[in-house]
Amino acid sequence: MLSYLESARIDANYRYFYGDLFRLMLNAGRAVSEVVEEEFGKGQRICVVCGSGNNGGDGIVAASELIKSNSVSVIALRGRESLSTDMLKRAVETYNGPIEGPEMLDQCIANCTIVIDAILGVGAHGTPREPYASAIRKINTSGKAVVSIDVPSGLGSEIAVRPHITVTFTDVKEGMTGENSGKIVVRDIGIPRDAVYRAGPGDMLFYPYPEPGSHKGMNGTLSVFGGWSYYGSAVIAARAALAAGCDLVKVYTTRENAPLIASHSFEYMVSSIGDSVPEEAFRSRCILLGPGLGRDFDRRIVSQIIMRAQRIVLDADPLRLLPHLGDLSGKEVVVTPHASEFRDMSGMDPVPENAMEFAKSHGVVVVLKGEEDIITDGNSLYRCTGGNPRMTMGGTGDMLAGLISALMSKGMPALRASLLGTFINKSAADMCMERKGLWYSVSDMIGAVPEVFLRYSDGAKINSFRAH
Ligand SMILES: NC(=O)C1=CN([C@@H]2O[C@H](COP(=O)(O)OP(=O)(O)OC[C@H]3O[C@@H](n4cnc5c(N)ncnc54)[C@H](OP(=O)(O)O)[C@@H]3O)[C@@H](O)[C@H]2O)[C@H](O)CC1
Ligand SMILES: [K+]
Repeated sequence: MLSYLESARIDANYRYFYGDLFRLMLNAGRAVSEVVEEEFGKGQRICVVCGSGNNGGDGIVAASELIKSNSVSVIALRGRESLSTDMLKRAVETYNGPIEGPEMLDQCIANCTIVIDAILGVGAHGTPREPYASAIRKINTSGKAVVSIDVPSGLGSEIAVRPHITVTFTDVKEGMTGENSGKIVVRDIGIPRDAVYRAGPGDMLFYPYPEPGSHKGMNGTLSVFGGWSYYGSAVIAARAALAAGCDLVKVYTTRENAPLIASHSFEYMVSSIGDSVPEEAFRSRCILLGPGLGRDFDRRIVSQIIMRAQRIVLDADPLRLLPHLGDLSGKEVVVTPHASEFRDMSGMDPVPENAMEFAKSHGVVVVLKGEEDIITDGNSLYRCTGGNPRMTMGGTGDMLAGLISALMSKGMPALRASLLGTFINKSAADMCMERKGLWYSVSDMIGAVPEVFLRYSDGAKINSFRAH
């Protein structure tokens, strides 16, 4: 079962890794025409009702196949000129019949035996607006056989097509049932596994944008326990967390290192801890434990932090404690070992299958860092490619831990935060490499984080936020 957002994630990743989606649109349109002919036979009169997104494009491609053995009319509900994206223009080129405007809708529906609903797919938000709403009502009262493409248009809102058949792609979409979608036919349209199981720009879709009107602390609170031995690691993690959009970051460190860490930025807060952990630290939405802690940490305090935290990222030295802490499921835990840390904490070779086994048996998300990061929650195995050899410098792991914990502090679930965090980390490194070759620093990488967001996030979302 795919959510609309997961489906959009796969599309975005496909575009990024494999180029344009048009091949998929061709496959989607062909799949629809095959199902229509399998179900109803040839020689039908078919009315294809199209919106101006890619769902409409699938409809036009289906029309270009169906017209070979049926009588076909195509309606563009917002007029032919609305089919203006490159993908839609290419879809229109496949079809050599006329494309009518909305004024022909009534006649087209009246004359047909089958209506194909290509109005809205997984790119829809909320209740369909006009002219789609009226078209949906007309389709539903037409008495004709109705086939929806991918999802019934308007699914989940009060104005939705009620089809006899839905031809859906890759997997059933969230919310679809036999009652609201009719007979559900799932067709593979050739999406490679990698578009699903590789971190990419599609993971940006899950970034929680600040709600207009939200106030301080609603968009991330993070407690960083670190810098007890190596103060710079805590500075890097805290700065990376701020760059990823966390509202409030507080570093808990030793009395000696607190002033040093504070002197590096006025944007995070610093507190020194003694024999016990201040209660307020657990009020943060997420805890990051580990960067720069060193090997000689107080096991009692560190175990206490892990046991008390609900959402926690564990990095570096405290990872050694993990085998002694039992099952952590029930909490949201991410562990971020590199190869030798993984060996130490698990006693297993640092390979994807073992990362998966460890994640499953401990109820955690494992981010096994390397030339290719492995990300697993014990059920699914993802990888994050990209990055470059300069990432072997000290501090890139601290930065990754800061990014993942910041995303969790903003409410992202552990696995989603890990996918997006690894993608941002490697993309920041690659962006720095474009500019400075191998001679960039971790500070440069942190500086590149906002640009990574801007380059890869869904422009529409950013714009709609700006519009408020
Ligand atoms: N990988 C795949 O499975 C492929 C799927 N394909 C098909 O593409 C659609 C998704 O296409 P997309 O372009 O993202 O979105 P839609 O076609 O669903 O619609 C987007 C347009 O609709 C407008 N919109 C959104 N909500 C509403 C509403 N409530 N009322 C009216 N209009 C609405 C939206 O405009 P906005 O300005 O509001 O953003 C868009 O213009 C998928 O379902 C498949 O059918 C591809 O073929 C590729 C492979
Ligand atoms: K549809």
